[in-house]
Amino acid sequence: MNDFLRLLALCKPHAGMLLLGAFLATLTVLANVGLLAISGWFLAAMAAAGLAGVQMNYFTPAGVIRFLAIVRTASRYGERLVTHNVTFLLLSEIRVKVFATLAQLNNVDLAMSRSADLINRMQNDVDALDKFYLNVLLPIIVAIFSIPVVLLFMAAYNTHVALLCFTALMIIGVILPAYLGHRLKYKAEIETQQSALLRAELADTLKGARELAIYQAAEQQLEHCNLISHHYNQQLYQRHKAIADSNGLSLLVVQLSMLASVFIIVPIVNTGAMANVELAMMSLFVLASFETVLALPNAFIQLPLALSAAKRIFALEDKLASHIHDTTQTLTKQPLGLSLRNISYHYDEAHLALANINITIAAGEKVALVGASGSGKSTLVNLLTGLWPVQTGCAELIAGHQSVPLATLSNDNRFELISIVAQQHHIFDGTLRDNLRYAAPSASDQQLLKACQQAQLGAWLDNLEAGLNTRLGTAGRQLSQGQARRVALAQALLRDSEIVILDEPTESLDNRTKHSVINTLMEIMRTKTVLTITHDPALLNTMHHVIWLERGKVRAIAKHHELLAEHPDYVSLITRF
Ligand SMILES: Nc1ncnc2c1ncn2[C@@H]1O[C@H](COP(=O)(O)OP(=O)(O)OP(=O)(O)O)[C@@H](O)[C@H]1O
Repeated sequence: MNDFLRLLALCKPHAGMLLLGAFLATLTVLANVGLLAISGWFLAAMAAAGLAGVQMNYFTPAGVIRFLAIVRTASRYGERLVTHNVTFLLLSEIRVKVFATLAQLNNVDLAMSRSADLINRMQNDVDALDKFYLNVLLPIIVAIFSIPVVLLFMAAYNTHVALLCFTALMIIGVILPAYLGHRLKYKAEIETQQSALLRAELADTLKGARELAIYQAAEQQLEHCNLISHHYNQQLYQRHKAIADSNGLSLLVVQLSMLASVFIIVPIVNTGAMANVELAMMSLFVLASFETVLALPNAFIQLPLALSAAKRIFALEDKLASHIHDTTQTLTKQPLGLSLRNISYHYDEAHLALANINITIAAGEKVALVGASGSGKSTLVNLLTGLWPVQTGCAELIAGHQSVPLATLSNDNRFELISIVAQQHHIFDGTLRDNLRYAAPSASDQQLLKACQQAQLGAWLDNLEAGLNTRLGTAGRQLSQGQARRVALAQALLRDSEIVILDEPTESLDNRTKHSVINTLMEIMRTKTVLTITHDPALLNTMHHVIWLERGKVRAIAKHHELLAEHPDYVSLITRF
């Protein structure tokens, strides 16, 4: 119900257009009912007049029929125009909102989600909401307004037929939808989840096609996908069966009602209390009156689907709302240090990834982070940069004598002050210039070229015919790992942030390039605060000190040569890499 109300609230800004659409839809239904009833009467009256050889005024009923036909066509056209326009407007607004939510979600949530699932929420779940207004709200509003009008007119002719019709309308418009809604409520949720899972698995399969081929595991993976597809198809089958059942049942009720109305009216006509031409009118009137409710069973089949899609979209918004904190401070560019106090972090309850970490990096210091695989280096960097919110303890920036918790800074402000060159840095499918401009949108070509030179991309760039216009391919596939790493470095240099975090910046570089990169980095970042994950002795030697992590704890903080001298296991750790 909550999701239903939240969906209604989304429609609120367009209430005027939505009501206009509902009015036009109601008018279409009423014009159609009137058209059928009057046509029935007119045909019967003409036939009776012809048989009796009497004259009758056929201009007026023919005029009314034409008028109703025009009203029906015009209102149907207007209704389609208005309802679809407002629906697509709503969907585009919701899609923008979902995208904005995703953009603001912190990286922990994104890291824990499958990208195909997020795309699914952005695309399919949003598309599924078109059903909410068109297939759910509209038929309900039409039924509420048109049923009383139809029944009142019918009761004016015969109350028994009106009562019969009321009962049948309630069966098709209330009892059947309520039953279907109840029966399909949980199934819709499963169907939406299965559809999202299938897409995510297929996307994963395509991404991992090379590995599947190498391990000859493609068949096994396809079987796995087929199984999910089979479960999804079962859900689809059940929904479509419910639709077919409800259509069949509705049709049966309509036909039986028409037949019953004939049984009621014929004796009345026989007594002479009703003209015989009214028999045709009443039976067609009864038949047409069901147009007011025929869309309702489908509405209640679609409602759970729309609600389960809405639930997944609202879940993202709720997640964001639970993270939103007051960004009370703004720091200007200035020499900044970093500090972690009493930081512990766990991904699952069972074990701590970081335990009681206390680290201070003064402004301008160059610090290395070393540790075996799984010791918690990436987790620590993510907390230090505010990419992931802290669970216990405090992560702060130090500006002079002032300590500013990262959580009190906006994302934009934080990333203005801190640049990150991650190990798996994403390269967008665009030109080198496009990629560099993500980091510095207003940088001139000269600035871009200078950053490339500083990141030791100069020689490579000189050989590129298209220069900055060279396309880098999807996820930078046209680059070697070392080149991709240096493009990331050039981006960080363009940012000119006070704090620079580097994750294995010299990995995948040949010795000569490595030394050039280290020398240039140290020169350019003379005044910056630098934290780098590295096990490269050449880089470690240039650091003020080294933080050595072991199983989520700080084992030691000292200079590289001191650690080498005092800890044989540090020596074996460094030589292992
Ligand atoms: N998303 C995650 N979910 C659950 N556990 C995780 C997740 N990411 C990391 N961990 C666990 O947290 C611990 C620290 O991982 P982390 O990635 O920080 O180590 P690391 O030192 O950076 O490792 P590496 O050098 O291999 O990248 C490990 O035990 C790891 O298994």
